[in-house]
Amino acid sequence: MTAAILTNNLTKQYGTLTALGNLDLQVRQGSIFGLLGPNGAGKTTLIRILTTLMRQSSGEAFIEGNDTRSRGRDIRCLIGVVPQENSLDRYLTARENLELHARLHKMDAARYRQRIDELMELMGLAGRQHDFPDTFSGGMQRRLVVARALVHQPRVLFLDEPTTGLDPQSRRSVWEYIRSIAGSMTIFLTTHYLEEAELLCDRIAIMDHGRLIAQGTTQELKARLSGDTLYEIEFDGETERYAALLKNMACIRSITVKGAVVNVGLEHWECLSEVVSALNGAPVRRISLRERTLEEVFISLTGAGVRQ
Ligand SMILES: Nc1ncnc2c1ncn2[C@@H]1O[C@H](COP(=O)(O)OP(=O)(O)OP(=O)(O)O)[C@@H](O)[C@H]1O
Repeated sequence: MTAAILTNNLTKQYGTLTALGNLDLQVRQGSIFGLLGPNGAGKTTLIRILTTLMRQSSGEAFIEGNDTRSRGRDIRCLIGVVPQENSLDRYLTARENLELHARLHKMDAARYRQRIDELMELMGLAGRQHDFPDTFSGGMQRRLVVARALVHQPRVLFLDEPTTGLDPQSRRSVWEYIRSIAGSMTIFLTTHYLEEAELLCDRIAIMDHGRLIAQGTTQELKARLSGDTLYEIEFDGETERYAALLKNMACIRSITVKGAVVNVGLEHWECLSEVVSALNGAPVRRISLRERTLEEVFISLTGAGVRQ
């Protein structure tokens, strides 16, 4: 099957700055792919090349098998783009914004009218379709931009930081709508929000300084961290004494103590039975598995935090 997005050795130089360096990427059709990276990692540069707004310095990129250098027109019919800025026409109503987009894509009126009705319904905007975008909340404007990008039924949808600047509630509603359209097309999104990537994406790539430093499913990325199996043990007293005992065990890779809670990183989950035996008779209130967060993976791979 042709990949929805494929890049080989994709490189972009701005003068002496390498914004993208030999990037190899493959995105499966019908999947939701998330590209994560700190500010300046090269995410927007990559989207601009993939959406034919900019040329690479070297290497190749294909959208559904079409070369970005020679098949720009075909690619622009195949894709929908939600840029970082909303870019709505404030002098047109919500519906007129979508109609203008449909006409630019040369859709016939009967087809686009029905399509716009469906999208307005899907994005929860049907009751406000004759209002101007300036009267909408940030979340509604964002949903309108997503609806506009979907009018011509693209096969690949690019979302550049779809929820940046939105309050938590609007962010959740945008996520819901993204999830409701998933499956019928390929979605490529960039984000600073680890939670967003974790919640929406089938696969995630982490990028820094123009290079991919890891990619896989959320679970695969989490498993890349050493000392993968983390347990939280809460004591009802004598915490220090038992922490010292655990510290000397060979199967324990890491140990941190915070109040009555001891976090232990095990060589392997099977070591848990050894730990339980060692704690025989100890005042243990609870032992629970603590999953690594994607944020910990991100920080360990990039050495940086992310703007939340
Ligand atoms: N037109 C340009 N001319 C020169 N340098 C540029 C240009 N556009 C981007 N850069 C630089 O290229 C690097 C990658 O920028 P890019 O905007 O692609 O990153 P990003 O990951 O999208 O960042 P953000 O999350 O802040 O949007 C940065 O160092 C940036 O300063």
